[in-house]
Amino acid sequence: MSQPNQPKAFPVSWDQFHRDARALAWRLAGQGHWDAIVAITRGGLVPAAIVARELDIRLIETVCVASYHDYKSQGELKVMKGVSEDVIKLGGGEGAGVLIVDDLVDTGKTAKVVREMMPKAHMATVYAKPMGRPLVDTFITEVSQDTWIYFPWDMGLTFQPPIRDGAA
Ligand SMILES: O=P(O)(O)OC[C@H]1O[C@H](OP(=O)(O)OP(=O)(O)O)[C@H](O)[C@@H]1O
Ligand code: HPA
Ligand SMILES: [Mg+2]
Repeated sequence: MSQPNQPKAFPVSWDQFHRDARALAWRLAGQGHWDAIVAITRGGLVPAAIVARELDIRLIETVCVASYHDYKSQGELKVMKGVSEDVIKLGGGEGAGVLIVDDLVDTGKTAKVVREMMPKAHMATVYAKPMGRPLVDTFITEVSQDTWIYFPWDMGLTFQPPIRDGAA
Protein backbone atom coordinates (compact mmCIF):
# COMPACT_ATOMS: atom_id res chain seq x y z
CA MET A 1 0.00 0.00 0.00
CA SER A 2 2.88 2.42 0.66
CA GLN A 3 4.81 4.26 -2.01
CA PRO A 4 8.27 2.70 -2.62
CA ASN A 5 10.03 5.86 -1.40
CA GLN A 6 7.55 6.55 1.41
CA PRO A 7 7.35 3.54 3.70
CA LYS A 8 4.54 4.74 5.95
CA ALA A 9 0.90 4.73 4.91
CA PHE A 10 -1.80 7.11 6.18
CA PRO A 11 -5.13 5.93 4.76
CA VAL A 12 -7.99 8.41 5.06
CA SER A 13 -11.67 7.37 4.88
CA TRP A 14 -14.43 9.62 3.49
CA ASP A 15 -15.67 10.09 7.02
CA GLN A 16 -12.29 11.14 8.29
CA PHE A 17 -11.70 13.43 5.34
CA HIS A 18 -15.04 15.15 5.86
CA ARG A 19 -14.25 15.65 9.55
CA ASP A 20 -10.77 17.03 8.79
CA ALA A 21 -12.02 19.34 6.02
CA ARG A 22 -14.75 20.62 8.33
CA ALA A 23 -12.13 21.19 11.04
CA LEU A 24 -10.21 23.24 8.47
CA ALA A 25 -13.34 25.31 7.82
CA TRP A 26 -13.76 25.90 11.57
CA ARG A 27 -10.18 27.10 11.85
CA LEU A 28 -10.56 29.37 8.83
CA ALA A 29 -13.85 30.77 10.09
CA GLY A 30 -12.02 32.39 12.99
CA GLN A 31 -9.45 34.06 10.78
CA GLY A 32 -11.38 36.41 8.57
CA HIS A 33 -13.56 36.67 5.53
CA TRP A 34 -12.85 35.42 2.03
CA ASP A 35 -14.50 36.55 -1.19
CA ALA A 36 -13.55 33.49 -3.22
CA ILE A 37 -11.94 30.08 -3.12
CA VAL A 38 -9.34 28.94 -5.61
CA ALA A 39 -9.28 25.13 -5.62
CA ILE A 40 -6.08 23.45 -6.79
CA THR A 41 -7.28 20.61 -8.98
CA ARG A 42 -7.90 17.91 -8.68
CA GLY A 43 -7.32 17.03 -5.02
CA GLY A 44 -8.32 20.49 -3.79
CA LEU A 45 -11.79 20.24 -5.31
CA VAL A 46 -13.10 18.01 -2.52
CA PRO A 47 -12.01 20.10 0.50
CA ALA A 48 -12.91 23.28 -1.44
CA ALA A 49 -16.52 22.08 -1.74
CA ILE A 50 -16.70 21.33 1.99
CA VAL A 51 -15.06 24.61 3.05
CA ALA A 52 -17.24 26.60 0.61
CA ARG A 53 -20.37 25.04 2.09
CA GLU A 54 -19.31 25.74 5.68
CA LEU A 55 -18.18 29.33 5.06
CA ASP A 56 -20.92 30.14 2.54
CA ILE A 57 -18.47 31.06 -0.21
CA ARG A 58 -20.14 30.95 -3.63
CA LEU A 59 -17.37 32.17 -5.90
CA ILE A 60 -15.16 29.19 -6.74
CA GLU A 61 -12.25 29.29 -9.20
CA THR A 62 -9.83 26.54 -10.16
CA VAL A 63 -6.13 26.48 -10.84
CA CYS A 64 -5.24 23.32 -12.71
CA VAL A 65 -1.86 21.99 -11.67
CA ALA A 66 -0.49 18.49 -12.01
CA SER A 67 2.71 17.50 -10.25
CA TYR A 68 2.55 13.71 -10.07
CA HIS A 69 2.00 11.91 -13.32
CA ASP A 70 2.04 8.37 -11.97
CA TYR A 71 1.78 6.77 -8.57
CA LYS A 72 5.53 6.24 -8.17
CA SER A 73 7.38 9.47 -8.80
CA GLN A 74 7.04 13.23 -8.98
CA GLY A 75 6.96 14.41 -12.58
CA GLU A 76 7.25 17.88 -14.04
CA LEU A 77 4.84 20.41 -12.60
CA LYS A 78 2.41 21.66 -15.22
CA VAL A 79 0.05 24.61 -14.89
CA MET A 80 -2.76 23.69 -17.28
CA LYS A 81 -5.05 26.59 -16.34
CA GLY A 82 -4.26 29.73 -14.35
CA VAL A 83 -6.52 31.93 -12.19
CA SER A 84 -8.70 34.60 -13.81
CA GLU A 85 -7.55 38.21 -13.39
CA ASP A 86 -11.00 39.07 -11.99
CA VAL A 87 -10.46 36.72 -9.04
CA ILE A 88 -6.87 37.86 -8.44
CA LYS A 89 -8.07 41.48 -8.26
CA LEU A 90 -11.10 40.82 -6.01
CA GLY A 91 -9.88 42.17 -2.67
CA GLY A 92 -7.64 44.88 -4.09
CA GLY A 93 -5.11 42.78 -6.01
CA GLU A 94 -2.52 40.01 -5.67
CA GLY A 95 -5.12 37.58 -4.37
CA ALA A 96 -6.10 39.53 -1.23
CA GLY A 97 -9.35 38.07 0.12
CA VAL A 98 -8.83 34.80 -1.73
CA LEU A 99 -8.59 31.40 -0.07
CA ILE A 100 -6.48 28.81 -1.89
CA VAL A 101 -7.47 25.25 -0.97
CA ASP A 102 -5.68 21.96 -1.61
CA ASP A 103 -5.88 18.49 -0.09
CA LEU A 104 -2.25 18.46 1.02
CA VAL A 105 1.13 20.05 0.70
CA ASP A 106 4.05 17.64 0.27
CA THR A 107 7.28 19.12 -1.16
CA GLY A 108 5.56 22.51 -1.46
CA LYS A 109 6.22 22.72 -5.21
CA THR A 110 2.55 23.07 -6.16
CA ALA A 111 1.80 25.53 -3.35
CA LYS A 112 4.81 27.68 -4.31
CA VAL A 113 3.69 28.04 -7.93
CA VAL A 114 0.12 28.94 -6.94
CA ARG A 115 1.23 31.36 -4.20
CA GLU A 116 3.34 33.20 -6.75
CA MET A 117 0.16 33.88 -8.74
CA MET A 118 -1.57 35.36 -5.64
CA PRO A 119 0.99 36.46 -3.01
CA LYS A 120 -1.66 37.96 -0.71
CA ALA A 121 -4.00 34.95 -0.74
CA HIS A 122 -4.44 32.64 2.25
CA MET A 123 -3.24 29.07 1.56
CA ALA A 124 -5.11 26.25 3.35
CA THR A 125 -4.65 22.49 3.13
CA VAL A 126 -6.12 19.62 5.09
CA TYR A 127 -2.80 17.78 5.48
CA ALA A 128 0.81 18.95 5.44
CA LYS A 129 4.24 17.35 5.32
CA PRO A 130 7.24 19.16 6.86
CA MET A 131 8.85 20.28 3.57
CA GLY A 132 5.72 22.05 2.39
CA ARG A 133 4.48 23.31 5.73
CA PRO A 134 6.11 26.77 5.54
CA LEU A 135 4.08 27.48 2.39
CA VAL A 136 0.72 26.88 4.09
CA ASP A 137 -1.04 29.41 6.31
CA THR A 138 -3.58 26.98 7.80
CA PHE A 139 -3.71 23.17 7.87
CA ILE A 140 -5.17 20.49 10.14
CA THR A 141 -2.90 17.44 10.40
CA GLU A 142 0.83 17.07 9.83
CA VAL A 143 2.30 13.72 8.78
CA SER A 144 5.98 12.86 8.41
CA GLN A 145 7.73 13.37 5.08
CA ASP A 146 8.11 9.60 4.61
CA THR A 147 4.36 9.03 4.86
CA TRP A 148 2.09 8.59 1.83
CA ILE A 149 -1.46 9.84 2.35
CA TYR A 150 -4.09 7.64 0.69
CA PHE A 151 -7.21 9.63 -0.12
CA PRO A 152 -10.65 7.99 -0.16
CA TRP A 153 -11.22 8.81 -3.85
CA ASP A 154 -8.10 6.76 -4.71
CA MET A 155 -9.15 3.68 -2.75
CA GLY A 156 -11.73 0.90 -2.78
CA LEU A 157 -12.78 -1.87 -0.45
CA THR A 158 -10.74 -5.06 -0.85
CA PHE A 159 -10.88 -8.48 0.79
CA GLN A 160 -8.51 -8.88 3.76
CA PRO A 161 -7.24 -12.43 4.37
CA PRO A 162 -7.77 -13.60 7.98
CA ILE A 163 -4.79 -12.96 10.25
CA ARG A 164 -4.37 -16.72 10.92
CA ASP A 165 -3.88 -17.30 7.17
CA GLY A 166 -0.63 -15.34 7.36
CA ALA A 167 -1.63 -11.75 6.69
CA ALA A 168 1.16 -9.37 7.70
O1 LIG B 1 3.58 19.71 -2.46
P1 LIG B 1 3.72 18.92 -3.72
O2 LIG B 1 4.93 18.04 -3.70
O3 LIG B 1 3.67 19.77 -4.94
O4 LIG B 1 2.50 17.87 -3.79
C1 LIG B 1 1.20 18.19 -3.43
C2 LIG B 1 0.30 18.14 -4.62
O5 LIG B 1 0.34 16.84 -5.23
C3 LIG B 1 -0.98 16.32 -5.37
O6 LIG B 1 -1.58 16.75 -6.56
P2 LIG B 1 -1.26 16.10 -7.98
O7 LIG B 1 -0.42 17.05 -8.78
O8 LIG B 1 -0.79 14.72 -7.80
O9 LIG B 1 -2.60 16.06 -8.76
P3 LIG B 1 -4.08 15.69 -8.31
O10 LIG B 1 -4.48 16.71 -7.29
O11 LIG B 1 -4.81 15.82 -9.58
O12 LIG B 1 -4.06 14.30 -7.76
C4 LIG B 1 -1.74 16.95 -4.22
O13 LIG B 1 -3.13 16.97 -4.50
C5 LIG B 1 -1.15 18.34 -4.16
O14 LIG B 1 -1.82 19.21 -5.03
O1 HPA C 1 1.09 11.72 0.20
C1 HPA C 1 0.47 11.95 -0.87
N1 HPA C 1 -0.71 11.32 -1.15
C2 HPA C 1 -1.43 11.54 -2.28
N2 HPA C 1 -1.03 12.38 -3.22
C3 HPA C 1 0.13 13.04 -3.02
N3 HPA C 1 0.75 13.93 -3.81
C4 HPA C 1 1.88 14.28 -3.18
N4 HPA C 1 2.02 13.63 -2.01
C5 HPA C 1 0.92 12.84 -1.87
MG1 LIG D 1 -3.26 18.14 -6.30
